[in-house]
Amino acid sequence: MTITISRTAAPGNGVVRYASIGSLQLEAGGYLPDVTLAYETWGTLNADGSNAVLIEHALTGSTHVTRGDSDEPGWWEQLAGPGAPVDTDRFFVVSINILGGCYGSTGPSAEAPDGAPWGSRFPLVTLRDTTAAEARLADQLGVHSWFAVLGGSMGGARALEWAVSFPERVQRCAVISVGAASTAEQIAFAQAQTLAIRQDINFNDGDYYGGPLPEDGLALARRIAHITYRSAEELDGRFGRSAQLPESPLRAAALGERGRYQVESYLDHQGKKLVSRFDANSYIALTDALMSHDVSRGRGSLDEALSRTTARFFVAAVDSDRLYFPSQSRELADALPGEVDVHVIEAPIGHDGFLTEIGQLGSQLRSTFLI
Ligand SMILES: CC(=O)SCCNC(=O)CCNC(=O)[C@H](O)C(C)(C)COP(=O)(O)OP(=O)(O)OC[C@H]1O[C@@H](n2cnc3c(N)ncnc32)[C@H](O)[C@@H]1OP(=O)(O)O
Ligand SMILES: N[C@@H](CCO)C(=O)O
Repeated sequence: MTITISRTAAPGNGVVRYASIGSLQLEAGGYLPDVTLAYETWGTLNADGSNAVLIEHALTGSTHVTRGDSDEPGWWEQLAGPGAPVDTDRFFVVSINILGGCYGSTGPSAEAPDGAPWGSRFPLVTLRDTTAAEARLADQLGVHSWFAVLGGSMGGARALEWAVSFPERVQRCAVISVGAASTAEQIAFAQAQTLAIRQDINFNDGDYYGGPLPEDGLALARRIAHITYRSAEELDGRFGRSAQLPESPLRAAALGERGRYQVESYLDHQGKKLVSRFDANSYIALTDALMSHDVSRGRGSLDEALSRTTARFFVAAVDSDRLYFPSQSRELADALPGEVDVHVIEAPIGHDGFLTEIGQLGSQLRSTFLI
């Protein structure tokens, strides 16, 4: 698929478009012969190309950051839009579905050259590969240097990789709710999730397209992940030991049936919701990509790796995050060149605070970063 993109016009704010970016030789040795990236834009690129902002989505996110001309709300609706901190009246905002994803970019569910889905044949993609692919799309869009690249969680890891891989192309970089590398604990949580999918009876080594889908495995993966996205205090305050009405776990147990606690019902719901919108192989591919996150791999020490960047950094963490600890954001900030503060998002919710606490995050970004 080839598309022609006008240098300055932004047809269809918030509408998905597709770009063919050619073949990719991947860091881990794999090869993708014909890569498509799905993306959305909002606003208009200046004649001198100086107002481009890239927003990188997290693990299961899509290109749809904010609604624009479409009716569908975006996942960072209050953060980006006309008059918002990432002001689409001022900036040309771009969001790209990550390579390996299932929102339009080449991924395991896409057609391989033989016309069948890639499935088990989809190669290992690292976050560095995804950044290299996005740089090709930036070229096509006429963006030679981003005014800012920002993202939370895996989106923050993608932003950081951009700033280090292409220092001359990133003027500002916001790394929210993620550290410089995936830690052993983060890899451990991730492995439990991918194994849940791989052990689904329908997984068939990843070649399940056209047959029953590994939905139970994907839903279990999401449950495991979602627990890490929320703090113990939030889950306890919200659900406690309450039973999901009309069942009572104790009464049901007395009857020889097992009812559900509210928190179980909640996690069941989160699992079902993800299954309705996400491909299991993409979940594995992107989780593997996130496991690969290590901005200093092959670049010496962390300080040496980060010394390549010339961007101005914004680092933020949610104080109750138990997946990406604020101390990991502190370590990143300390290793970055110059004095970099860690902006603390105060919220009891945990990791997902980067998605829910837009008021705090937006005002911090507006006053210290997007200026
Ligand atoms: C940035 C990115 O790229 S990721 C893309 C955006 N992220 C996602 O979509 C991830 C999935 N969503 C989420 O993680 C969250 O919904 C957030 C972070 C966006 C918002 O969090 P919150 O506002 O706290 O919503 P929460 O996670 O509690 O979910 C509420 C849902 O749980 C349901 N729920 C609440 N209690 C229960 C219960 N006892 N039993 C069953 N369901 C329940 C609600 O009905 C609601 O359902 P709905 O989403 O279908 O309307
Ligand atoms: N809820 C987010 C959190 C991951 O950081 C997602 O699903 O992508």
